[in-house]
Amino acid sequence: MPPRPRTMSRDPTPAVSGIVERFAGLWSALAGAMLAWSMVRPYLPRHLLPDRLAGGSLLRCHARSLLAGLLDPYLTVTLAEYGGGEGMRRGAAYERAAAYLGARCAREARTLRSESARDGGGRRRFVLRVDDGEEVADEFRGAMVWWHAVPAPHHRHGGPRCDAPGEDAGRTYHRLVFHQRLRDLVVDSYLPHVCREGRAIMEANRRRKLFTNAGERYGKSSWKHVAFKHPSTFATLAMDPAKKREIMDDLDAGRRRIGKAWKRGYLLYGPPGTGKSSMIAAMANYLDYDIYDIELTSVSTNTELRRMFIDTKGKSIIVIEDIDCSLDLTGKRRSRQQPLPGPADDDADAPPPEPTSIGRVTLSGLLNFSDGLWSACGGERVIVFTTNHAEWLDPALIRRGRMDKHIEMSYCCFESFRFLARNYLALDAHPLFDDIRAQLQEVDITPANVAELLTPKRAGDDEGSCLAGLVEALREAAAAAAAATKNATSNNIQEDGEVVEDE
Ligand SMILES: Nc1ncnc2c1ncn2[C@@H]1O[C@H](COP(=O)(O)OP(=O)(O)OP(=O)(O)O)[C@@H](O)[C@H]1O
Repeated sequence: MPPRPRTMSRDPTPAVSGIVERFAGLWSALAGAMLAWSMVRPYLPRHLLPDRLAGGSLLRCHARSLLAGLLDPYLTVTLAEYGGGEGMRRGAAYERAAAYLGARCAREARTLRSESARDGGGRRRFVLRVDDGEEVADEFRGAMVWWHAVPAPHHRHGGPRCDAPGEDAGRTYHRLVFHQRLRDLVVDSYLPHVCREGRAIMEANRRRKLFTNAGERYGKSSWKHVAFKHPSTFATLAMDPAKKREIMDDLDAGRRRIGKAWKRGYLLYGPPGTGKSSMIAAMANYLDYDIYDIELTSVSTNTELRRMFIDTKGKSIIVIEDIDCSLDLTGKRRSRQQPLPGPADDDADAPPPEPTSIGRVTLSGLLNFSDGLWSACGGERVIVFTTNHAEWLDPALIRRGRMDKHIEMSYCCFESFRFLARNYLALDAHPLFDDIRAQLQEVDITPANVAELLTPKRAGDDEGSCLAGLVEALREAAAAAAAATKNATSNNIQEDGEVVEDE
């Protein structure tokens, strides 16, 4: 009978006790070293010790991280909502992580928050966000990580600790937890991946906004926003097609500079109702940018103007409308409530009226705003000034380089009328067109007026009646202009019949 094979099973007790003994030895050596160090350190001259060693922190640090690594091998990265070196702005990394988590990990979370957004086609849909206190897991290249949405600790007075602008003042940070062996993967690949994906998701969910500085916070002007919805596009704007193409090409040239800061300045000038605001909306729709509409008369100092500018985000159009009403050439502001002379203003050559209220935003402050700060802020921005009186503006404000393009928005010509007739009445030709062409050569009428007249108002209004209404309005305008000329001439004839020359 073959000898019985020696059994493979061994008594585990000696192996376990060996490990325990080795650990006990390690601990006692460590404790001994720490004790010896604490006894010796006070007698060592401090200047002979490196700074960190002098404070005893190096040893403590090593001991602590060794212990921590043994007891808890997980590392934590936090992405703060505010205060990540971006002042009062929401941290970009936080926002992107929130968007990423909402899109990728929301399925796992037990409590979610919904936010409404519009997709590229303008359709409303709901975007889910991981709610405060929730923990979700994510897998990246086979490795697991965990995210925790940590709510803001509340302030003593009951409100959220941070009163920074934004709808989400309650949220403070996202905590990312992962095993220490994944450190390189997380830092070099996972976090950049989260930021990239989050940014793309934010772009797709973005609702464009119209910001205004009408409101005040703590006595300072601050941005408030509403959803930006304006139907105007380059396809609906009546103006010289070549000019339109030139503007679109100019915007495209800037937009192609992906990843680089760029800015363009546009001065839009022309009488009221010629489409300056419509042009700004068309630009915003074309570029898919937000609009910041600055009311200069609500800004009290240059410093405040600078702060407000820094608070704007990239991919935005910054607009100062009726700049001649907001800033005097000497740098003194004029109240917007103080009316300027009316359209084409009876006397277009008259000097601008005297300012009635003097503020502290100066021309030089505005010049700094319009060129000095771009490079510091980065991002893509278009700045637009509008005015009814380009001739009243300080040349320094609108010189090329500052305002790269000067665009005149003018009265309606026959081409513009045809464009509007096509858009409003779906008409390319009509027997009244010849009459209208002749009248438009004699009379100034704004595209806003023409658009209004071409809009059917009553049941039964058709193309013919709208065009007849326009012809009638043009006739009346021609008669009014003739009467005004006659009046002006007769005013210049003195009682003795002498004609007085205009100076
Ligand atoms: N060039 C245009 N093409 C198409 N529609 C126009 C044009 N100009 C004006 N309109 C129509 O007239 C309305 C008023 O025009 P808009 O507010 O753009 O003029 P504006 O020059 O900005 O006037 P203001 O100087 O008073 O602000 C627009 O909503 C639009 O419907």
